[in-house]
Amino acid sequence: MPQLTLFSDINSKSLALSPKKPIHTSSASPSSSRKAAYTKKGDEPNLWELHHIQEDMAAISKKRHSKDEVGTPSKKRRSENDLDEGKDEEMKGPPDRSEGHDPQGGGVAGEKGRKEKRKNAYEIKGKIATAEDAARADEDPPMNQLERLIENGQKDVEKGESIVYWMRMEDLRVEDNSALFKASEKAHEFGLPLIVLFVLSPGDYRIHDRSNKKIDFILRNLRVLKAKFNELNIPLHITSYDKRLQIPRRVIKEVLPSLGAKHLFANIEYEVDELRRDIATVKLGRENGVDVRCIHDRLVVPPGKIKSQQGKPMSVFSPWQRAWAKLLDQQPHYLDMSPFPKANDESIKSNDKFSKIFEEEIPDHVEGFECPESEKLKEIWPEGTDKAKELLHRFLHTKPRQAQFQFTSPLNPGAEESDKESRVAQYQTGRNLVDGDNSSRLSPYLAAGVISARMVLAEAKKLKKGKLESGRDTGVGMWVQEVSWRDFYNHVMATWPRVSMGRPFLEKFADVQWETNEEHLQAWKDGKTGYPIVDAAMRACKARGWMENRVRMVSASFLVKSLMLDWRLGEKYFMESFVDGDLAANNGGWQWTASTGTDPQPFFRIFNTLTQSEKCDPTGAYIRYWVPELKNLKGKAVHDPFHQMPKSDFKKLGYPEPIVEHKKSRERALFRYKNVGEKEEGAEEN
Ligand SMILES: Cc1cc2nc3c(=O)[nH]c(=O)nc-3n(C[C@H](O)[C@H](O)[C@H](O)COP(=O)(O)OP(=O)(O)OC[C@H]3O[C@@H](n4cnc5c(N)ncnc54)[C@H](O)[C@@H]3O)c2cc1C
Repeated sequence: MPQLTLFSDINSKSLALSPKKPIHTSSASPSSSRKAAYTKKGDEPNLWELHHIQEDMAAISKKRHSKDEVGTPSKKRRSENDLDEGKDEEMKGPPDRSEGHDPQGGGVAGEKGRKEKRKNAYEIKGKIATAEDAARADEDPPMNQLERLIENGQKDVEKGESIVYWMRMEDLRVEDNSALFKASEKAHEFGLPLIVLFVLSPGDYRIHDRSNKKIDFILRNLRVLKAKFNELNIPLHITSYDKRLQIPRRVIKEVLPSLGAKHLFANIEYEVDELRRDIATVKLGRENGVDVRCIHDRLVVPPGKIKSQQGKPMSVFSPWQRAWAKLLDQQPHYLDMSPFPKANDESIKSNDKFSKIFEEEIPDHVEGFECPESEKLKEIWPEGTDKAKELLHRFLHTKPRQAQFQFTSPLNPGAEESDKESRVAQYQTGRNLVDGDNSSRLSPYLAAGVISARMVLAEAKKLKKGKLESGRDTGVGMWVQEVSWRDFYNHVMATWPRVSMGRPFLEKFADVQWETNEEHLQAWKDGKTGYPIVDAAMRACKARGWMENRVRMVSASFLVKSLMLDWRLGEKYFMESFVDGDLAANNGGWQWTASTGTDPQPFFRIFNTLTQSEKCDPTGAYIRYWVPELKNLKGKAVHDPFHQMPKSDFKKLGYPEPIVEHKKSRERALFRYKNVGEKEEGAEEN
């Protein structure tokens, strides 16, 4: 199969991808690198520099045009877009994460001068916005800006020659896909062909820490989609732009003209950068006579719909979840699914302009994201909506089995049908056990939109005679509640964009003093901490790109509260590793663990790693599988070999001693959270 670099736009020149650039370090302060980002030609600024630029551009633009942000295209808005033109000029040249990523070096990061001494903060440098920028984004979230912008749509747009649906990496399905259906309706109304566009962007994947496993999963799903669309005579056009900031311009000014399209439909993604991309796309569309429709689809209830009685956004899960369930009860239309898109007329396959798109192939890999384990991963994460539906069926209608570790297919034969004793029926207890096959394993599919949350809830409803149960009393209710966490964290991200800007939700914890022990960070990543449950989870993560929820919490808590390492290092590593990497859920999970998020639970409730281990892996099967050094141990020793075995026997295992002591590290965490900005007496300065 061809490599990605062979792909080009119809009627436009081929756009080769550049490989990952060599990595450098820099000790520039955020403000100096920010200035550099304005002036440096040839480098793409890193994530937060971009936010600064975009926000500063917006501020400049606001000053110039204090009103009429959204009105009909005018000279004013044209000049706003002129700024975009200038910005793109700045972005020419290969991408460079030089200040953002150096796995070996001693790059520095910091919100304030003294933090520049941190050693391992190199990994997240450039990803932490200033408190001021985060506050500014929270004041008028990009989600609200986009909604204001698209309120009235674009009038008097030419019909064009085709209608385009821009598929994103979060909506990889044909069924129940709002933007796809609306695009199909428009195509039918106008008697035009529908084209599906997918834009690959390695530059975007690098900046957003996408894992090679996730990109591989996306490509595998695109292959299935290509075949499905072909059956509907709908061509799937894949194109690739390394420079993510140029994507709106390329789509509006190059791809759409090459397809003769004046109407573009897309589902909204709620991350800050993606919302800003869509804002730019809508604005450019208006400048260029293109009607861009951005549609809520990803969640069951779109962000912002659920408010407190005082009309304020809610940040605590339990009351929010009750309101979510009530809303669905009262307004079940939120659960309605979009109809299947209509097929194009067969004549498209002989149309000069569009027929060749059918011949395009999906690339094997994206450069820089090669995935040597692809074949094995295919076993555990089979691609396509049909497979996701089978997984869902298994979860809802078959009994739990012994854990399906590593590369065993979750769909292999042998699952016994039973509604009464199904995995979902036993989910209340099962969800916390990692030594069995208990949860749905649907997260990669939900994260990439291979199946929609509405589709899974529709099946859950069938189990309860059409009623959506949601609450802690039954397995199904509990599971529906878990699915609602997905909505919740997206709602949090869209309402308080600070969380996707590297800032804590609770700003008061911004200055908690972190350790900078690089060996500890590496030991955690490698699964060599001497805490078997953490090591098992981290090794599973490396192999499968996935962990059960309980061990995500345990290993995350260990990094933050036991090793006292910055939660953002863990957040980044999980994103780089997971096949289901999802900013909202991942950030939500990390901030929950770090006590910096929306959770009202106080910081002093700290997981005891060993107790957690005994509870979530009572048989020890999980640890014995993933930590083969311990495969012959029984009883408590498998959870805590160092303390439960004679020292001489322990030494023979070839397994590391615990790298921290629980009691001491707990005290350290309590001190640092209680006294933000300070370190306990005798602690080393960073
Ligand atoms: C530190 C940390 C990081 C996480 N990172 C991610 C991530 O990158 N991507 C991701 O999809 N989930 C993430 N989660 C949430 C959760 O762990 C996974 O969704 C779940 O383990 C996936 O397994 P499953 O599909 O079998 O889930 P099930 O238990 O079967 O739940 C069904 C679905 O509900 C959703 N869901 C369940 N729990 C949560 C939750 N706490 N937050 C948001 N959605 C939830 C998921 O879409 C999941 O597939 C993270 C949790 C923590 C604590």
